[in-house]
Amino acid sequence: MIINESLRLYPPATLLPRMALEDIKLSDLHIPKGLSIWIPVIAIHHSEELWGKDANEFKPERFAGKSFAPGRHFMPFAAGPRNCVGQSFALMEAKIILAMFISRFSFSISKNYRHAPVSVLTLKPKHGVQIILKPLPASQ
Ligand code: HEM
Repeated sequence: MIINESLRLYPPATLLPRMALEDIKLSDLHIPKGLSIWIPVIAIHHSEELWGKDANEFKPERFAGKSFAPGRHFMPFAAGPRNCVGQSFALMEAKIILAMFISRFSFSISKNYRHAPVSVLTLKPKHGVQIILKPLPASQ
């Protein structure tokens, strides 16, 4: 839930470029062949209409017991036939690293941290993320 919520608020791929290879009719919408389409992942992930008034808040519990099918309004790894082939690997890696950290350290954010996400090809913290790690008693 924590990883999903982090990927919702800060999707590394904020925009997904696509191109219509043929004329497409979506309800009343006509998409002509050759049209370049940019899927605004970060705007979809922050939409109050889709996520509620608290859309900009970090609330991992919003993923509890719900399945947000990829391709609907949660798409950090894109969706469809060209979605991320590394998705399972990336999620497994994040879970293992997080589990190793929380079993050995308590952590808090440094007072030097400045929240400044910036999109330079992918979304990243402009000034880094300064975290203070303290070993838990059992691991000293
Ligand atoms: C949190 C980590 C990751 C995120 C958020 C992510 C996100 C994405 C997204 C959004 C796409 C689709 C891009 C597009 O269609 O324009 C993509 C494609 C891809 N990703 Fe990832 N990715 C992650 C990690 C990884 C890892 C660890 C690997 C490899 C081990 C990987 C390999 C790929 C490949 C090969 C594609 C191209 C797939 C294709 O075009 O058919 N990704 N990724």
